[in-house]
Amino acid sequence: MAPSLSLASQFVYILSLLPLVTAAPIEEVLAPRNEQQSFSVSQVPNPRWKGIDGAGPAALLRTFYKYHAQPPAAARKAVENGTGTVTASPYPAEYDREYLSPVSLGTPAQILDLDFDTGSSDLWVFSSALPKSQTGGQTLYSPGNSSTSSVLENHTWSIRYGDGSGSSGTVVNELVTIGGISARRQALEIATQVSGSFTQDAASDGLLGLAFNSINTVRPTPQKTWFDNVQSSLAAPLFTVNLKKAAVGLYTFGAIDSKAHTGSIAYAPVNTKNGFWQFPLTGYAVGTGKFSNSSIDVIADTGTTLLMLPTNVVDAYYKGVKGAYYDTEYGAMVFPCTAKMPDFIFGLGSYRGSVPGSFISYGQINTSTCYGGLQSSEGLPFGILGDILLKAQEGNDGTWSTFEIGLGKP
Ligand SMILES: C[C@@H](SC(=N)N)c1ccc(Cl)cc1
Repeated sequence: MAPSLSLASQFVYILSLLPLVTAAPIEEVLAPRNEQQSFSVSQVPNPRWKGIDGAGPAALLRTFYKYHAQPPAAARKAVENGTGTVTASPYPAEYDREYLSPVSLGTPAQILDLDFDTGSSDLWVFSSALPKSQTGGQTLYSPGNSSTSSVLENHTWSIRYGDGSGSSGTVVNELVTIGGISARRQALEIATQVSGSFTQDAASDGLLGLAFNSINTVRPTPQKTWFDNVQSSLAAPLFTVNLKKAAVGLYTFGAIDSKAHTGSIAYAPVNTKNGFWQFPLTGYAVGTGKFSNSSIDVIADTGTTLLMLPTNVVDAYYKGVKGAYYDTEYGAMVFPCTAKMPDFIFGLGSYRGSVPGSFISYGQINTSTCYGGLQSSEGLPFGILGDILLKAQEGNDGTWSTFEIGLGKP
């Protein structure tokens, strides 16, 4: 969405995805849209819901993308309607550290698996221009093998991410297609240097930024994101993100699938001043504790694994975790892996979402100690709603519904 639009035109919204057929009663609390209120919905997991992982649109698309085959006509038909869908596969499966999606580059198509990142705005790929010592099994994009690639002369880029990783290089204009939706002259940033953590991550062939153009690092002229370039070809200037724990999720561009969710949608106005999908949470609760009303500025960030919130919120959460402490060696909250983890409840307008406590036990640092999926955002101008929250599911007893976050102008 072009950042020049007024703040009021950008929204983040949470769609509560319930099964296509649900016996769950939906109680809606609606507020007049024009007051930019959030619509809220309370939902009850449907006892008959068995989930679609392994089947449904994600698996269908994944199969076709896996063999670089054309999805069936019905999936292609969506494209004619200005919508496109692509899978989001977690890696490594047991940690959901990142989610990778197939992207078609150039002519003939070179398919790379990219980490879609709503927390940055550069589209960069591993390339044949990298020193071999900086590659580690990734698929390399080769501009010389594409008839639609043209050098963007005298332009370079260089990016540093929050975890200290980074990359840099040169730029071409190229045909970039996601879920059948194409940007014909997309600025594609060719890596000629990457940091060690990218070299060691064989699964990711690069990143695709979905934040706002204002933080693109190409110089002397910053370039537009793929989403900004394709917007005029979309049925609606938005995309939705449905990440899942240890299962294949979806990015959908151009539409909110009304068949895939029931109940109303919660909205929040986006502040684009920092170039991110930034908006206020309206409070939080720990487990079954009292909801604390407080405005907490956050960004929706698919490119960050964890959930990062102000220290007072993090302290309130871990106060409920027996044996939790701040480990100075890791610079993070840790706790006994046997601890009972309370759910984390967040407010978006009057909507209340929950992150299962089990999601906040992120991984073991030794045989008995686990690392927190919720950490402090101390020093940042905002909290970060990373994958731990975005993949949240409710009713983890085999029946569940998921959150889908929408970004753009509904
Ligand atoms: C905005 C993200 S980085 C990204 N998603 N590309 C971020 C910034 C700073 C810290 Cl400390 C951690 C994460």
